[in-house]
Amino acid sequence: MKKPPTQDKTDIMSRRTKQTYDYGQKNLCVLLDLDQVLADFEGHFITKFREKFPDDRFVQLDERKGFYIKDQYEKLDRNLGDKVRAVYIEKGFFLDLPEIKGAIPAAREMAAMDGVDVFICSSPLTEYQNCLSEKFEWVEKHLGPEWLDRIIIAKDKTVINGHILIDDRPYINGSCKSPAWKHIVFTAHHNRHVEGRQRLDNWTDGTWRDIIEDFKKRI
Ligand SMILES: Nc1ccn([C@H]2C[C@H](O)[C@@H](COP(=O)(O)O)O2)c(=O)n1
Ligand SMILES: [Mg+2]
Repeated sequence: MKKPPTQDKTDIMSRRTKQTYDYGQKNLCVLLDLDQVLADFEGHFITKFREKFPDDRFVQLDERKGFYIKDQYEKLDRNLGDKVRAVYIEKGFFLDLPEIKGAIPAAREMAAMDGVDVFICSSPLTEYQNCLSEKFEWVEKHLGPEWLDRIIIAKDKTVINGHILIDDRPYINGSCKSPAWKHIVFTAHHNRHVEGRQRLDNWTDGTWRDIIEDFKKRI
């Protein structure tokens, strides 16, 4: 009789082998940020902020400037900072983030490309209590359990190894002054004023494939 498939140690090992962590083989290692690259942090924030504080002023997406939403709201009204924080530390906020259009099929296709390894590289809030577990749940829900092995949580992304980091945060600083990766800025309202950077504007027009193919030739 045929044995039913099992999720034993052998399965996990073969999955790992397929991912080829041996960079001697020169696989391109792509780090994908989560918030505002795969998951719509900014759009969901406005929805939730307006639900929770309908009488307060808010910043329209096309008026967003600067990475931290909190900083911009505090400039509008110094009492808004705590309200901003209250929105994204609430249970369920990170789990309910909608997908950025086209991100999930693109991530899957990228991970299936020959000679490409894809990891998700995300910074947690210091108030990690909901955020941290919900990032894992989000990845499992949208990409599947096999992607849980590909999550890298790092407050300091400069110490992470990889060839490309696709990230909406325009300036990524940390203890390593020359990170291994080349930063591709994923376009978001808050970073569109930043000039002179290699960008990926969306996941839908197929340009991500050109970037990946180009980097594959360079490594
Ligand atoms: N406008 C923003 C964007 C992000 N954050 C926080 C919330 C996230 O957990 C973290 C994500 O950073 P990433 O890995 O996407 O660079 O940063 C925020 O507070 N305000
Ligand atoms: Mg981000």
